[in-house]
Amino acid sequence: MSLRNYLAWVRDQALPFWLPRAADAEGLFHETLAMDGTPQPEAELRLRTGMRQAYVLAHAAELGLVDRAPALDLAARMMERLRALAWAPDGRPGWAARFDRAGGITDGRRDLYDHAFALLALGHLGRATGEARYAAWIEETLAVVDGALAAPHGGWAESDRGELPRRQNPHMHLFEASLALHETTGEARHLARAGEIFGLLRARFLDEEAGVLTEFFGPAWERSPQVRSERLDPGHMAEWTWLLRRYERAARRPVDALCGRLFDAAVRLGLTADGFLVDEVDIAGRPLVDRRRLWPQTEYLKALVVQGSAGHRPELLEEAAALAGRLGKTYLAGVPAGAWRDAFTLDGRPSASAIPASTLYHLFAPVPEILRLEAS
Ligand SMILES: O=P(O)(O)OC[C@H]1O[C@@H](O)[C@@H](O)[C@@H](O)[C@@H]1O
Repeated sequence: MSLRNYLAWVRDQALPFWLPRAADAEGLFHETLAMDGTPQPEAELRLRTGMRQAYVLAHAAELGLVDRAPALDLAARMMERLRALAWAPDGRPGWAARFDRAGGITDGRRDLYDHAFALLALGHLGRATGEARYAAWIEETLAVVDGALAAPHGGWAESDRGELPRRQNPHMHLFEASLALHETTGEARHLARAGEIFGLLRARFLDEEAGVLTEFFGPAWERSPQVRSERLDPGHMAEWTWLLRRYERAARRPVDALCGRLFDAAVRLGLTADGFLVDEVDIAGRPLVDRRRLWPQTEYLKALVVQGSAGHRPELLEEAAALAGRLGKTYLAGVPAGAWRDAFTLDGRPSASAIPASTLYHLFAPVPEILRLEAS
């Protein structure tokens, strides 16, 4: 599958498959579909999934990949429902993390990762619709991040309960959201926040000696066996590579060396013989789980595209097309057109029993990069 065909798959199959299945009649999103594509009854809904769905619809509408009016209408209804259900359900500002379909809050934590995805969705909805209320909701969300989630030693807390370990992952998504807010509003303060997180990446998240990205830390960002800092995610190293290239465009900061190291580490530690990234490995590249989900593969795809185009390395763009081909034959095969298998074991057996909605965001994310490559 060429990159153009991957883009066509997202536009002509995945988005049309998902649009009628994204939400119920009230605009409340579905968390998972059965393998035949019918929405499954779920015990809990995660705020992050609803926010990811609203983001994809808004951004796809902006890019002209879906019919603009119905997609934006659906995204706005989904956001409206999320706001009614999950914003300050207990009177305190902030988005609740999990709830059930009847509107009961099952997890009232204000979670950093979730707030990052709220910002991503609100930024794109605000730009796509031009409606001022989204700007107000962004301010309220940022106030929670900087208030209830403030933390010592740099960065933010995992949630308003301050759990351990502290993780780089929600900071990576706050970096993504900050870049999106800068792109959608043009305001310098969002780029400044991204700059702060860039500083954390270099000072805390990167293990300079081992040349890898650490995931789990103690309260003052120390690495330790207690929080199992040895667990590494190659998919996140690829994800940072993509994000750093976006930061480079916005901030005009040099990122070549950093991207090279992160990308090489992802491939060195995580790539299997059949050309996919393992979910979790140790420092020697030994798999810690018998699983490779779909999302690390789409992170790898984006990293190949941005590294191939930034470094003028056609072999990486060829590998990106080859990876898209492998995805087409495995993760995207044997399911209704536009759907996906979310996980495989390391010996290549499909292991997902349902289709998680949360992965649409990952499948969509390479598209803006492919469009940029085509336009260059
Ligand atoms: O498990 P879901 O919600 O589909 O998320 C899938 C993955 O998304 C990535 O961007 C990372 O943040 C991972 O840590 C996360 O596991």
